[in-house]
Amino acid sequence: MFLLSRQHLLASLLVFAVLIVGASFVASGVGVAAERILTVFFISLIAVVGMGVYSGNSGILSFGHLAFMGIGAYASALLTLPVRLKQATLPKLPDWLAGMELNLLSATLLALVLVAFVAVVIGLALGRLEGSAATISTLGLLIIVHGITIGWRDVTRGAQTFFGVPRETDLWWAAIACLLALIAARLYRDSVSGLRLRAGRDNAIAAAAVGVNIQRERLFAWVLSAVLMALSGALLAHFLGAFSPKKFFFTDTFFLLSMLIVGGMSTITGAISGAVVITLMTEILRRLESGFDLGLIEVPPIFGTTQIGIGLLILLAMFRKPEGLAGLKEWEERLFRSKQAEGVEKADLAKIAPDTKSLSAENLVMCFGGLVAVKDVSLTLKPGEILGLIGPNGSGKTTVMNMLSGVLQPTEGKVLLAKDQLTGMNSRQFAQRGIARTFQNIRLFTDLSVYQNVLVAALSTHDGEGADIRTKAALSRMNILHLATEDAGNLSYGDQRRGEIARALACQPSLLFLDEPAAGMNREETDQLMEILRQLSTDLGIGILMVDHDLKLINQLCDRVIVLNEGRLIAEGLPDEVRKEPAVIEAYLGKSKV
Ligand SMILES: Nc1ncnc2c1ncn2[C@@H]1O[C@H](COP(=O)(O)OP(=O)(O)OP(=O)(O)O)[C@@H](O)[C@H]1O
Repeated sequence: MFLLSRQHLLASLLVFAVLIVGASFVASGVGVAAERILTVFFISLIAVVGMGVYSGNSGILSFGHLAFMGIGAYASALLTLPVRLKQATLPKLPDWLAGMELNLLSATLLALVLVAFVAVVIGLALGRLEGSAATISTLGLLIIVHGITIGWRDVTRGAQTFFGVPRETDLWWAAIACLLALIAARLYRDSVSGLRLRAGRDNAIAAAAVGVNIQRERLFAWVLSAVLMALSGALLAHFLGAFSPKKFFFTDTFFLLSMLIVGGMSTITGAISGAVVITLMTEILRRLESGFDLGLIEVPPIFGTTQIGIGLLILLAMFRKPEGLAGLKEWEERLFRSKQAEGVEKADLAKIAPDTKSLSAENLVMCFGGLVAVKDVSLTLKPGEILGLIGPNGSGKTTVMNMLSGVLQPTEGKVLLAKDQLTGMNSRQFAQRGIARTFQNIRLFTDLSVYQNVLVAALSTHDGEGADIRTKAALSRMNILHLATEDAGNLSYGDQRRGEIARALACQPSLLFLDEPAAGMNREETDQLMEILRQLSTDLGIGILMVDHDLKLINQLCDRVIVLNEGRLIAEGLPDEVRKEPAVIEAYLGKSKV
């Protein structure tokens, strides 16, 4: 499912087509050299866009994508190489491969299928890793595939040049493939999967807590990006006619990554800008590399001028524009405001069914190394009830909430929804079962709009049914529908807190956990929030568990309160009763009165 508005889609497709077709006509009019440069540019752009599909959307930089390009090149070349040449140069090829001689299109398609398969296998393992561990693993992939290519001499000719590949890639083949790659990458970026992955890039914990399966989305992007790399590799092999394993190793990884970094990883606009800048710079520096005459001074040849120049450009980009030339938005997103958030439906979130189950926790214990942060805490929360969880700083409130929402696995004890065991499940599974939450340290997806923040949650729960309506209803409930098109990272503190609650509400939860929802709000904002929360409970029947230090809020809003001190539950009951308990006065406020 694609979330791109028709206006954005048409604008981007039109510009891709005009740029590619226009440049191809100009280059073919200028001469063979220009045609060659543009063909290589298109092939490189497919690879840059391919890398961007994974790295840009997931936030995990990959050094290994050239491996897929290499596999695509060798696989397609082996399928198109003339049979007689295979017999002469690769006599030990298996019979079925030795006798096969396909055209470029069929060979490329088969190479893409092979690479997709390899990418699934590798991606399943890689998906378990986060951040720099994942990045380093992709480097391992590059080195392993390079090693196999060199070692598998009977098939690849080892470190020697693999030659005789029919030179069938011309400017127009490259142009068509590039156009398809750009369209695929643009559609992916604003697909349901792309949006979920970008949410996970901004904040993986929050994405999981609204039902996003980040590993699955990463795998999908990984495979799509590998297929685009293979397409680039197949075209390159049939453009060059001869190549060796080093074509798919560090040097080209550096060039392609520099395009992505300089242009900006997150957008197709960035991939195109980076590819244009680095290609132009390479062409200029290559001419200067062999030395030049400045009239009075003769500059001698300086080996490595191109790499040094590009390295400097990367440094400059990191200092001046760390998000790349294009930034975080596509050009058409900057130009035309999204209309997705318009057209408010007269709809509200559905009322919780009367037979909705209660959540109970039995004898929860949480140890962090030697520290026992929570000791034997039991509690229940019913739909329609507002339960306050209070206690001094460090008493274990957030830790309890983390265990009740699957963010942390208890060291001991159980979490049950009616009689169903939730212990051992992750936060995504909790969200799927109707338990949504906000965080003490706001965890919005800062690079997405407010609407997209909430939409991700709606799309990832209840099978995405009525996602748009749920999104708008949640935004209306929190009085922030007018901020829908703003970037979430630009909101005021209070609006960010409301945005987080709206995102949790879009999951259509039966139970809602709020960790210090009024922190940073002034009195008036806190009172408004109190009114909204009361209505959520009475109108919709949502059960609310709330941690807060604002005792006025807790006393006025909560039906019941439980108090923790040093990880232990020390009191439980009606707010008026609890505040009079000596243990609470002693532990929570010293000797003064609550
Ligand atoms: N991931 C962690 N690793 C180690 N210790 C932790 C971790 N999370 C919490 N703790 C410790 O557990 C104890 C309880 O922390 P927790 O954040 O649950 O308290 P809290 O009542 O929510 O505090 P506050 O009101 O300040 O938010 C504290 O001593 C804290 O330092």
